Amino acid sequence: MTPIDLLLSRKSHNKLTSPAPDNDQLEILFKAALRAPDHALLKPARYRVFEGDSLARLGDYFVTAALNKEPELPQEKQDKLRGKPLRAPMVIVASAVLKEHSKVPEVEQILSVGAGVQNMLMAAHFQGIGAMWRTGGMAYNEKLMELLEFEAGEMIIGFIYLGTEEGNKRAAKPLEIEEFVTRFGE
Ligand SMILES: Cc1cc2nc3c(=O)[nH]c(=O)nc-3n(C[C@H](O)[C@H](O)[C@H](O)COP(=O)(O)O)c2cc1C
Repeated sequence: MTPIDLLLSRKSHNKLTSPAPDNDQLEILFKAALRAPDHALLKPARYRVFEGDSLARLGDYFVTAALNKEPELPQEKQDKLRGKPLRAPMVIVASAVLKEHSKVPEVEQILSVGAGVQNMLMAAHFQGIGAMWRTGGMAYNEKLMELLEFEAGEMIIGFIYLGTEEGNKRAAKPLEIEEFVTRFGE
């Protein structure tokens, strides 16, 4: 496959199993993420890696964070939430530390980390690693950020689920560009 074929065939994998990316593969994911454009080189990206036993800890954090917001959360919903990080053998919490800067508004810092996450997804795809970018309510829960020991001004950009694709070998959907593109000139 050419690099362009790879680029155009990326897709999300919602069913992921072991093995998780190994250390060499993971290093490539992070190097790719840190290749993202970064106005004024503010280095806003942070990545926290959960695998093995720590996935259950992340699930416990989810429940603690949800209960902090909604103390009467039914047990069934707590159990569902606790199991979410166990949907893959590795979850990376991608976040952005936002700084005040005269030329770089927060949105640009968020976009930079988003571009880094996309680079990470592509680097995963190139290495045959399944991945999915997720958010949901937990991405905006301040108690979770406290449990993850976030710095002031830090926000979650996504939970990146990584592992080995299980089932669902569907191809990426065909792309129609016309309705998204306006060309000026001849
Ligand atoms: C910032 C962001 C957050 C997302 N959060 C979720 C999510 O919580 N749950 C979900 O099913 N898909 C989520 N998605 C969408 C999937 O990652 C995926 O892109 C979508 O299902 C389309 O599939 P594809 O990537 O194979 O085209 C999110 C995407 C982005 C960019």
